Amino acid sequence: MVIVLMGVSGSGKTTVGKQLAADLGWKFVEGDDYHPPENVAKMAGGTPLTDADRRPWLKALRQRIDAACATDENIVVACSALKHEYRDYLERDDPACVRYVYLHGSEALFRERLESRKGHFMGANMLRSQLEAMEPPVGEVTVDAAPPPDRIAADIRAKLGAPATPSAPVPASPAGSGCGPC
Ligand SMILES: Nc1ncnc2c1ncn2[C@@H]1O[C@H](COP(=O)(O)OP(=O)(O)OP(=O)(O)O)[C@@H](O)[C@H]1O
Ligand SMILES: O=C(O)[C@H](O)[C@@H](O)[C@H](O)[C@H](O)CO
Repeated sequence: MVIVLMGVSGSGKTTVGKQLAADLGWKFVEGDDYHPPENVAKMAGGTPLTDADRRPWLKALRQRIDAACATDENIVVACSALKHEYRDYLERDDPACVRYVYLHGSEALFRERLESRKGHFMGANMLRSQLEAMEPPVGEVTVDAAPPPDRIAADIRAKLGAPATPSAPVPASPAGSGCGPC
C-alpha cells in the first residue's frame, strides 16, 4: 500500500510522513528527492514550477509508486500532489493501492513554519503560488495539519484504518484451514 501525504509547502508532509512511517514500520519516500536539479534550482530561485516542469518529477515518482504496488511494499510518500490531474496520474496504474491524505491548515501557520525552517530550498515566498495551484482533493482523508506530528500521524492511522503498531500479530488460522491470514 502507498500512502501519499499531500499538501502545500510547509503543511508538514516530510515531518508527519516520517512520523507516520516510523509508527507503521513502513519506508518513508521523500518526493522532493525525485525532482530534477533544474526544478530545485528554479524553486530555490523563487519561481513556481509549471505543469511541464512537474512532468518528469511526477513520472519518476509514479515509477516509484508502481514499483511499491507491484511488490506489495508499504511506503509513505511525501508529495505536494497539488492538482487533481497529478493525483490521477500518480495512481493510474493501480488506484486501489494508493491512498491520499491531505494535510490541511491555514496560510498563516504554514508561512510561519516556512519562515523559521532552516536549510531548505523552498522559501516562504513560494507559499502563495502553492496555495493558488492547490486543488483540494474530494473524498480523500483530510487531517488538520496544526497539532504535533505524532497526533497527526495517529489521526491518519485512525482515519485510514491502518494498523496501530508495526508488529501487530497476524491472526492465526485454524489448523488445516489452508487459509493463512485470510
Ligand atoms: N505538526 C507540526 N507541528 C510543528 N511544526 C511542524 C509540524 N509539521 C511541520 N512542522 C515544521 O514546519 C516546517 C515545514 O515542515 P515540512 O518540511 O515537513 O513541510 P513540507 O510540507 O514537507 O514542506 P515542503 O513541501 O516545502 O518540503 C519544518 O520546519 C517542520 O519542522
Ligand atoms: O509541485 C511543486 O510545486 C513542488 O513539488 C513543491 O511542492 C515542492 O516539491 C515542495 O513543496 C518543496 O519542498
